[in-house]
Amino acid sequence: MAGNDVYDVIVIGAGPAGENVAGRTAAGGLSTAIVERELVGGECSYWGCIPSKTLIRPGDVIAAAKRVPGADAAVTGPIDVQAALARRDYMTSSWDDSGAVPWLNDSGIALIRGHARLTGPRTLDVTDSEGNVRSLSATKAVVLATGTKAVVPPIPGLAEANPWTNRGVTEMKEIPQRLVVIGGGFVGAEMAQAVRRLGASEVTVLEGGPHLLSREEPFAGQEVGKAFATEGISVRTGVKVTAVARAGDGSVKVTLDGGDEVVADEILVATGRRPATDDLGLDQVGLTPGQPVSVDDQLAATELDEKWLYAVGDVNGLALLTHMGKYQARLVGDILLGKDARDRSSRDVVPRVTFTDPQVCAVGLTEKQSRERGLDIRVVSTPTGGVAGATTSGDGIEGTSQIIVDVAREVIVGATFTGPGVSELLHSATIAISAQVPLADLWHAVPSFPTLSEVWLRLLESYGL
Ligand SMILES: Cc1cc2nc3c(=O)[nH]c(=O)nc-3n(C[C@H](O)[C@H](O)[C@H](O)COP(=O)(O)OP(=O)(O)OC[C@H]3O[C@@H](n4cnc5c(N)ncnc54)[C@H](O)[C@@H]3O)c2cc1C
Ligand SMILES: NC(=O)c1ccc[n+]([C@@H]2O[C@H](COP(=O)([O-])OP(=O)(O)OC[C@H]3O[C@@H](n4cnc5c(N)ncnc54)[C@H](O)[C@@H]3O)[C@@H](O)[C@H]2O)c1
Repeated sequence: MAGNDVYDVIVIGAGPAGENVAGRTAAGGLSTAIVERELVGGECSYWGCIPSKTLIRPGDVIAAAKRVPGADAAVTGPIDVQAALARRDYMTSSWDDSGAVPWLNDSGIALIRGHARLTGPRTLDVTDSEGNVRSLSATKAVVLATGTKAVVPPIPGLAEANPWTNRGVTEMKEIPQRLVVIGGGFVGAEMAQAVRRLGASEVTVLEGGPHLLSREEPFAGQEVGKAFATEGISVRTGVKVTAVARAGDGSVKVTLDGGDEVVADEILVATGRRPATDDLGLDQVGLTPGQPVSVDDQLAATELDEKWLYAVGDVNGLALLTHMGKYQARLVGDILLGKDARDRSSRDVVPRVTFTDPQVCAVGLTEKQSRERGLDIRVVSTPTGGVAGATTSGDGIEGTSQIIVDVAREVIVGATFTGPGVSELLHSATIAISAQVPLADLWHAVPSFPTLSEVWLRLLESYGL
């Protein structure tokens, strides 16, 4: 029987993943506590998805209007930056989580504020901001949902230059005139364009790999790079940053291998994430601190013999996206309520949207990943701008729609759509891949005219249907 400090389920981390586990187990009748050391809502709500998408939106709307003859004439001035930042403040509740707490109370979930560390199987200590320690134990399970932190690579002078990570850029109070971004992945690409469109005069992205968005199809990063060039964002690929220094006047100088220098007012480091497991007591239960917690298809820690420790969301390193963490959370909730649920999507059917303009939306395997698995594939593509739905949306809509077909089974294993406003197309591909819908059946799913979804028709025709 659960007493005050004994619960059926204890969740560590109240980001989107943790909240969803707790919501499901509490709704199913298990006594549930959630431990949070910062803000209920996690990185996504305050320094990730929500503020970044809010900061991207004004520039996106203006760009969309400028593509439409007639509407473009109504765009007569710059973005009201203060209003855009105020909207960001509203969307993050000015980094105050008091609006998020009532839901926990109403759901019967105990919120325990403080930093949690495992002390042994099913037990943990929580240290609050005043140093008080409270010991808790779980009868059924502990679920880790502690997320990730930004990586700051060991480049000489970088840490001392007090760079922005995702936190600094999403919290910015004014737009820097000159921004240099290290890393051209999801965060770097999205925020470089947002800052440029909000009024920065010089934005430079320094990417170590051969193109932007290295996790996606090469054409996607190349198309975003081309669009960036036309709107005055400088992208340098294949570069190595050797030193960073902040001068007395506040400016930052970045030195590249070969001697080139970039000078800016702010520097954003967007070179990936590391799991928040370094100070979580993993060593107390036989796991390695600082590493992602490896999990099986029921999200249970693979290195433990007994199933009592689960890991959902970014912390398990499978798919660093809010919707995937929430999916895993629902599965764990069901498993703890006695159902035989299994994760079918976190490895091979992960939908992802980069909210640049053009957007890059992808699900499943890339061509390279498919070939590495030895699949016999056909890659079929069509211009996103080639359908009537694109033309009626505006002028100059470009991009690529691509599917990867497993020839033996005639099902799709990967899809990528690039172009302005294509994000809502993605779920159709997610359904096709997740449900393994044969192409012959997809042929009978008729896309409406004139919508962008007609790229599906072109793709299937190109395949030979
Ligand atoms: C700039 C940016 C933009 C993004 N945009 C998108 C997007 O558009 N779409 C998308 O799907 N994903 C996006 N992401 C990724 C998304 O933010 C993460 O996938 C998501 O936040 C992961 O959720 P989580 O619950 O696993 O972890 P988090 O959101 O990181 O939450 C973990 C929580 O655990 C708490 N915690 C950690 N350790 C402890 C401890 N020891 N004790 C107590 N509490 C602890 C933390 O304080 C935190 O509140 C973005 C990320 C960034 C950085
Ligand atoms: N729209 C979205 O859904 C969204 C948006 C932002 C972040 N996220 C999530 O957050 C995660 C982290 O994003 P991220 O952009 O930090 O990581 P990322 O892994 O997407 O990109 C990091 C980039 O930095 C480059 N890089 C690494 N070290 C470098 C160095 N020293 N110099 C130059 N380049 C270097 C890498 O080659 C890579 O292209 C993503 O994997 C994604 O899951 C999602």
